[in-house]
Amino acid sequence: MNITVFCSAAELDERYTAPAREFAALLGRGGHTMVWGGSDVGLMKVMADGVEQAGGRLSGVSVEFLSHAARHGVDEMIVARDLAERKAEMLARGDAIVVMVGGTGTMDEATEIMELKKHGLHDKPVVLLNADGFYDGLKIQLQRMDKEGFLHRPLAELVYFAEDGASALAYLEENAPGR
Ligand SMILES: CC(C)=CCNc1ncnc2c1ncn2[C@@H]1O[C@H](COP(=O)(O)O)[C@@H](O)[C@H]1O
Repeated sequence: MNITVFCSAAELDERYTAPAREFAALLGRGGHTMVWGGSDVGLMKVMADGVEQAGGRLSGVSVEFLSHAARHGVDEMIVARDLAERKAEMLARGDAIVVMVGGTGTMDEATEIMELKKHGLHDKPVVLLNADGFYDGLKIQLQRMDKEGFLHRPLAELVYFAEDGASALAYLEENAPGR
């Protein structure tokens, strides 16, 4: 399966790198391809190292203004013109989407993926991998949107909150179409 992963470009501590290494190993051992932002920094690098070491494939989607930081020696690397084109490419190339811990870049990607799903413009499974409870606050906010009628589709159809990599992958394997 091609699994698109959005995650932080920052250098993070063990609370976040350990779950990332665990998830990356599961992806690699499962023979999956990780589609990711292509940079060799921060959690993106932790994920790429882990997937590669465990025998998975890497498909990067970099962007012109960050292409100097792109990882070398991967199975595939394309360079999008801008962030909008890159998000569209990353969505198109994945059978399923995983959002890991991240900052504003990851938040931008996560909300666009959910918004497109809300409008029926894709129907790929989306998982928020809630390492160390990082997304507990977002979950509360989204549950309020759901309960008060803001979402137009049940929250459970838009995103699945996984507490660890194993349950994230199990959900994707059950729900990704046409693998
Ligand atoms: C040192 C250097 C030039 C780093 C390169 N930095 C980046 N490289 C690739 N994608 C990025 C970078 N910064 C943000 N992004 C995009 O935004 C997300 C991460 O942003 P953030 O760290 O969560 O807010 C990633 O999923 C990625 O798609």
